Amino acid sequence: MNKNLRTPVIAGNWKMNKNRAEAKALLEELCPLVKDAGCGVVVCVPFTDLETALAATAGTNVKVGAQNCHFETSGAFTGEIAADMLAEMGVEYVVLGHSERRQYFAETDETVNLRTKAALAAGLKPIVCVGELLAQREQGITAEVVSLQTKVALQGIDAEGLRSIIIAYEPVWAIGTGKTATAEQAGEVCAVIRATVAGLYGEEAASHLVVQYGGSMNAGNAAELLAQPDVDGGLIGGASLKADAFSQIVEAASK
Ligand SMILES: O=C[C@H](O)COP(=O)(O)O
Repeated sequence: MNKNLRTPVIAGNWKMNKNRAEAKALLEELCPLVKDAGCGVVVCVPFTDLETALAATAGTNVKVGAQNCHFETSGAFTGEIAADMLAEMGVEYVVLGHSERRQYFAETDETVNLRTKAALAAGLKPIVCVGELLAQREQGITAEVVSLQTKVALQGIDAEGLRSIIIAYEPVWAIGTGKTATAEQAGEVCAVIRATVAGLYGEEAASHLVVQYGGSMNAGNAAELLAQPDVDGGLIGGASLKADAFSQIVEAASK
């Protein structure tokens, strides 16, 4: 499918890093470096940094995202944040279903689906993460796992909702390990995701879907990964914590 139909998006996932002063300093260094980016640029920061990030990126092309939201709009859910609360602040994106949330906080395909629907209802743009475990890759069931995660995440979401969604393919074995999927492996699974979405919504809708790769993407390997026909950007962990490394990935996606 024609890659030119899609504008790549490079999103940094800071995970549980950076206090407010550090966030401000990083964004003040980053924003000028990426001001002419030919791709979308997003930083997904800890909840406590959202206000700082919104202020530091105001008037720039850098968009702000959160790293999760709850699926209810309010109520007795101690420690949780509702999608509306994020939207009301001016947050635009939200990472959902990250493998660290699935692994350490018992999130499931079903709750990822609920969170995705809640995010859309609040007007947020979800970055929905899918990806196989190492054991699943070794068993040869990567395509089935990723396709199932994608289908469940999108259940009950119409074509209009899909237009606001990014799907990030993150092989769990490549996250924070320094082990990157080869460009071919990344391209192959991103193509599976697009084919799954085409099966649900049709080829036209799938041809506009942004599918990111995430997992040890860095300034050195970004260009090769992003050259794959079905890889439309990246969800960057470690390399998003340094302005120069992150801006080099943005530059690779802008070509
Ligand atoms: O959300 C980002 C991914 O988990 C990738 O993290 P990483 O770039 O540190 O491997």
